[in-house]
Amino acid sequence: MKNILVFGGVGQLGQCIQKASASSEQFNFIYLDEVKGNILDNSLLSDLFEEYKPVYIINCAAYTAVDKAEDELELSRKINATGAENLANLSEQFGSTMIHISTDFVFEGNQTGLLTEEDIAKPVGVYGLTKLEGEVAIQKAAHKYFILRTSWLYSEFANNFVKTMLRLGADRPELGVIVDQVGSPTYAVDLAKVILQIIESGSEAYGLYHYSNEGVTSWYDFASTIFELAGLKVKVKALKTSEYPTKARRPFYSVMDKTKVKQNLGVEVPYWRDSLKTCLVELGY
Ligand SMILES: NC(=O)C1=CN([C@@H]2O[C@H](COP(=O)(O)OP(=O)(O)OC[C@H]3O[C@@H](n4cnc5c(N)ncnc54)[C@H](OP(=O)(O)O)[C@@H]3O)[C@@H](O)[C@H]2O)C=CC1
Ligand SMILES: Cc1cn([C@H]2C[C@H](O)[C@@H](COP(=O)(O)OP(=O)(O)O[C@H]3O[C@@H](C)C(=O)[C@@H](O)[C@H]3O)O2)c(=O)[nH]c1=O
Repeated sequence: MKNILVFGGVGQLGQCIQKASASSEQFNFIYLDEVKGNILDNSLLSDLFEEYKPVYIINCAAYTAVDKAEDELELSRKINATGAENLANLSEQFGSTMIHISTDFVFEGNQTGLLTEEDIAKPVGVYGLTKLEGEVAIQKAAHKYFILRTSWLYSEFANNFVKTMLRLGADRPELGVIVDQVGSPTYAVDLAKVILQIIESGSEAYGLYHYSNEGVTSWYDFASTIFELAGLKVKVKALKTSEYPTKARRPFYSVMDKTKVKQNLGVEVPYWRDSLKTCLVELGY
């Protein structure tokens, strides 16, 4: 069987890929945690590539703590940029195709209109900056890569906004949530299916792609919809960004155009509310 190495294999997206690939008979997925697949350890990585000769590698490993990153530029850069570069170098050397995940937070977020892959990225925080550096490093080092920019990932696994809202909502009758940051939520299981589709199709349409769920919302509307669909009576108060101070700045607007992924890779994109319903069922609501 052909081998696929999944770095960050026990994080949120890694677990979603485990779920989506459970019935795959064509490929042998090897899910690596931070120790067995430390993307900063080049000698360990070389041994893994040597042993498994992977046809694909999927990089879900990342530094994703957006606020904390503001105080940890170096570590964030190491994981999001140098780690990605290490994997790209080895992929090029071993002829593997690299699938890498990036973020809507590479955008400044001051324009409206759908953001395409050609639009200039200009991050407003350390997390977005180091993720962009990772993209650039991959594009320089490798030929066979798919970089999928996605946004507002959530699922039944690990930590994410949906689970945070359900946890906070269980204890509090009212929550304040930002209304002037607009984007598209993405069910990470949907993204995992897209990754599998790319692999199973054997597509060679390498490059940078945008993928999120369909539709547009604010964090406030997202939170309100989570409570509505979960059948929970929690009052959500709309806050301006200035009323909910955070260490990191976040883009005000980061809705991405998905035309390229639909046209080149034949991907179908579920509406965010439908996918949210699916996730809530998985969570027992
Ligand atoms: N979550 C989101 O809302 C979004 C995420 N993305 C991107 O999607 C990808 C997947 O995100 P998600 O699954 O949610 O993130 P998680 O934080 O859940 O998973 C990231 C994983 O990477 C691991 N990791 C950290 N450092 C290393 C290292 N040096 N070597 C190997 N593994 C390491 C983490 O381990 P540990 O937890 O032990 O540190 C964690 O298990 C990331 O690239 C992220 O930037 C894009 C848009 C939105
Ligand atoms: C918990 C909470 C958050 N917020 C706001 C803060 C922030 O602007 C927004 C989302 O907060 P979170 O900290 O949960 O999400 P955050 O970590 O900012 O989410 C981002 O993560 C990275 C990894 C990405 O790549 C992005 O696409 C995006 O998903 O909601 C509230 O207004 N009220 C609340 O009670």
